[in-house]
Amino acid sequence: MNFDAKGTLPAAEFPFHPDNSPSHTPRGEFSVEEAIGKANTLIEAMGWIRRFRGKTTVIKLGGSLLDDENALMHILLDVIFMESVGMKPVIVHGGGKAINRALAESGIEPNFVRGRRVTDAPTLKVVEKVLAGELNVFITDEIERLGGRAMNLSFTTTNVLFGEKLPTEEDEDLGFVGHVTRVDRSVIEGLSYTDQVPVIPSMCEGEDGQRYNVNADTAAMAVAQALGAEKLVFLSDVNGVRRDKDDPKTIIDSLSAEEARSLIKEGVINGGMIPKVEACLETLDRGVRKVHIVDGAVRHSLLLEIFTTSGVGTEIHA
Ligand SMILES: Nc1ncnc2c1ncn2[C@@H]1O[C@H](COP(=O)(O)OP(=O)(O)O)[C@@H](O)[C@H]1O
Ligand SMILES: CC(=O)N[C@@H](CCC(=O)OP(=O)(O)O)C(=O)O
Repeated sequence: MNFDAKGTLPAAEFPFHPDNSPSHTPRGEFSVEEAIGKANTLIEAMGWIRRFRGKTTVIKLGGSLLDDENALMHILLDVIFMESVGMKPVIVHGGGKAINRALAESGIEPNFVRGRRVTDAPTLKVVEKVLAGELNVFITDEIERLGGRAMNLSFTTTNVLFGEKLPTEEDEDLGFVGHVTRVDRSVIEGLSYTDQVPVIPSMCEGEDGQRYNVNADTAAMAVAQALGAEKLVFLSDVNGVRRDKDDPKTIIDSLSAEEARSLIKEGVINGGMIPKVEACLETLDRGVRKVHIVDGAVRHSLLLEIFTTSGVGTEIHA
């Protein structure tokens, strides 16, 4: 693969054909040491691959990341790699920033309460167009363009998330904001027989057909719980939970559930980080083994998360 200085992969290049691999160079034109180094890396990865082969990892793609084409491409290459070696990646995505832009075009002011968007009927229309329509198809097409296989699971194809209006305090009405109460496991799991990565937008449908806007972190949590996932990884635009949200150096590597709760109370964790951390806490309560918040803009952060002992970003534990 020929990445340029910015790490961009030319679109015309099909990455997984062996002819495009540097190791395909005729004998005498490549360094044997370099090739041995690469073979060693593959052998090192074998233990990790065996450990996670056949196991599900739910990957939540945040809207900030979806805005960064280059970072997204590298993440999707990692996802394709995972699927190729027998792991079962499942993508759940948000798209908060794209929704904000689309709302601005329609002259609608975004309004959030503790990290969740207040969603009236016109807002819901825009949310559905952006999440279940444009972004869901875009991510699926990108995976296919990069040589992988994927299936978009939304209202226009097969919806797999069912739910109801999110219960809130009496004085607080978020409108058409929902939470997931049932996940159609069989459709998601069935895709692994055709080597397709499921791509799921953060919306759900009620029993009466009403559609709801679901915070993507909580949607990913519901999917991870329903599938009994080994791992849930939140890919965001920050390197993890920070003591000072504007200073990357203050990242907290490991956070207990109790500490996380008090950081929310103190206001150290705020905005979009609240639903993320709340989703982590609830996920741990329901038996998913590991939850990580990771910077999706760091090249291969997803693979680093899986193939290193300490992982990257912030790990939240019980
Ligand atoms: N303590 C904190 N550490 C890191 N980020 C924080 C913290 N508190 C609030 N944030 C904010 O949370 C944001 C991530 O949430 P969000 O914007 O919803 O991301 P995504 O679109 O990936 O879900 C960060 O960009 C940051 O501004
Ligand atoms: C209810 C609610 O807040 N829904 C979110 C859904 C998208 C999302 O969560 O996107 P990110 O992952 O980019 O934050 C919203 O409307 O923005």
